[in-house]
Amino acid sequence: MFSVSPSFCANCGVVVKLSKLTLSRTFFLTVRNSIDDYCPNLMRGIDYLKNPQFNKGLAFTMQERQALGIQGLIAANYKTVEEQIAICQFSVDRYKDPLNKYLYLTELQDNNERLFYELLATDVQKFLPIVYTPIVGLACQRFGLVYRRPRGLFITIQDKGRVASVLRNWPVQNVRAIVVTDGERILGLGDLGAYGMGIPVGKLTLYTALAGVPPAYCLPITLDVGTNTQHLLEDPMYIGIRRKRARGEEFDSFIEEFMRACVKKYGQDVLIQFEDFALANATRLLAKYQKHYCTFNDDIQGTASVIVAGVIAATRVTKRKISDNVYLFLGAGSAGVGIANLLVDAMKEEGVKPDESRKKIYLFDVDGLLAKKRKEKVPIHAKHFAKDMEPTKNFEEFVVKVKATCLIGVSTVPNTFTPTILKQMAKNIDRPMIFALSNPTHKSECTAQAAYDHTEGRCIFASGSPFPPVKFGGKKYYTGQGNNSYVYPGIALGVLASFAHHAPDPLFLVAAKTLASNVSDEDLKIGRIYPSLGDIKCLSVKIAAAVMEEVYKLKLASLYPKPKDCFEYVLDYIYNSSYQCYAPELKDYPPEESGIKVKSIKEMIDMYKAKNKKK
Ligand SMILES: NC(=O)C1=CN([C@@H]2O[C@H](COP(=O)(O)OP(=O)(O)OC[C@H]3O[C@@H](n4cnc5c(N)ncnc54)[C@H](O)[C@@H]3O)[C@@H](O)[C@H]2O)C=CC1
Ligand SMILES: CC(=O)C(=O)O
Ligand SMILES: [Mg+2]
Repeated sequence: MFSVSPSFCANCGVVVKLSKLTLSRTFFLTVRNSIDDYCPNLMRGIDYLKNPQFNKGLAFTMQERQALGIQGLIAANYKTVEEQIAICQFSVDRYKDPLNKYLYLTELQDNNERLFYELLATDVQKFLPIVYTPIVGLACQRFGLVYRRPRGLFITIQDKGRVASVLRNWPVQNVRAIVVTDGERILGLGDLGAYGMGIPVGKLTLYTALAGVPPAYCLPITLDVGTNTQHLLEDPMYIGIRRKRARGEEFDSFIEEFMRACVKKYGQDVLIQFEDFALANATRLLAKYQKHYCTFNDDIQGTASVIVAGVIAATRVTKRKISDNVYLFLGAGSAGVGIANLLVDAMKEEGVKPDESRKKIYLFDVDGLLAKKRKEKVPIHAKHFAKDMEPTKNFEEFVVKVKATCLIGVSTVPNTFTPTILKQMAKNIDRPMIFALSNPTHKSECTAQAAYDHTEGRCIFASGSPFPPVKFGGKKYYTGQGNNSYVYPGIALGVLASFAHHAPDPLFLVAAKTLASNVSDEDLKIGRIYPSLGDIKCLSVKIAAAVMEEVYKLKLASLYPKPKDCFEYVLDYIYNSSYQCYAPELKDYPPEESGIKVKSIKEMIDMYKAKNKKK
């Protein structure tokens, strides 16, 4: 029971000495009053309620309330986590306005992090659309209203020359993953400037909710370099700097300083995920930094991985190989060309040479077909897909001309997969693939229902944001979400767990294959080419383990010796959102219970409703 061994403070990394009690580290941190030497940053009393990592609300046991000095600071009643979850579920359901649901969950995350993640885990399908697309899109558009308590770091172009010192202000030392945006292409909503912060916050929430990356490892960053959206510059609620976007050398040297500062502060294996940069910067920055930092671009590589996974899974329905298809893209930006490139890699594994596979892939952008002879320049990142064909802007005619079998929409323009186009797809092939990937929902190239209606129910459909079940021919179909959220949390987990120092393209192909191999026959039967979200954490661990294997194969790991079993290793690594125990049981207190015995969460809510009705 007594010892004087040194230990590290989990809170600030300072070495502290245990002088009397040898208990679990968490407990040690909580009983600072009973030890002689302690970390100066240790918390007391009310701090436990204010710190979302430690707060348990009414789930603090009586002995914890005593030991931590919080007795009386919270109401007397004790609630189990199940009861707390029930109250949260009930509260979320009470809000009709989706933005209020988002706000409720954000506040919960800011108050009681573990309860937030426990709640999300009860129904990922239900909560994902709130903390992520589509509702996060709405939250970004109204971020001036949503913005309350700091979550994530804003580094502005005015901080140039001082980026490292701003980074030092982040209170957590052991950051391992950063999601960064400059807010210029937020989903399909365009340039939202500093309002884009909702995206790195949402993306990192999914690191934890879908893959169990410890939240303390995660740092959301918005690089506020201005905005070119006039109405934001004039918006009195706008939270960013009011200037036009920095471009050219000013922008590039700022990013360079940022990248260097991150590595200096958090080490060479800090993972930096680029998110929602506009096309001109996204591909350029990826090319510039990919080989020098542990970095990836989610819109380019993550999206590619999830769509290639969908295409692989669909081969089981269509009985066509990946290389048997004719791919036609609407949109040739970050996502479009990222997907096209990974399709080429996937076809290589079927024995098709890149020059041959590129012939099966056609891309349109805002200026029409990527054709060598067209008058508008073919963007440099997509040059290798430009065709020796007559230029055209007529997408509809082109669907007929090349007999497309797979349509991929990444254009940000809604309803561009018209009924005529969808009908033509059904004429081209018995099981056409339709990916309407633009986010949020109202930007989708077509709805799930439209895709089924206009292809006689024969299509294989996936969308970037979720659609309700489709009714067709007396049957219900549950279409899947072709969204990078299926893979990037698992990929990140694998990279972090192996302490990889780079995150190159092969990791994304491995993730695609792992995801595809986890699609069950039942999924396919109900119209889904992605697995159920119910199993997403397990899936992320599988993806992470496969990514780890690839990391070792490519000699990119820093963790040695290599774990014997990567799956087991990752399982051990992930965050457990259950409440921690901060104090042992006290004999002289009655056992914790809320006082009213309920058998289930539903029973508790029914009781609450019945009581309120009577009033
Ligand atoms: N489902 C998912 O996981 C993902 C979805 N996306 C969505 O895809 C969309 C595009 O994203 P990025 O490729 O990063 O954007 P981007 O800005 O890099 O590319 C957009 C492309 O669409 C083209 N385009 C614009 N208007 C068009 C029109 N009327 N007709 C044909 N092409 C047109 C542009 O020329 C450009 O090639 C966004 O809505 C985004 O939310 C992006 C990444 C992941
Ligand atoms: C899903 C995503 O990353 C996007 O729409 O940008
Ligand atoms: Mg994105």
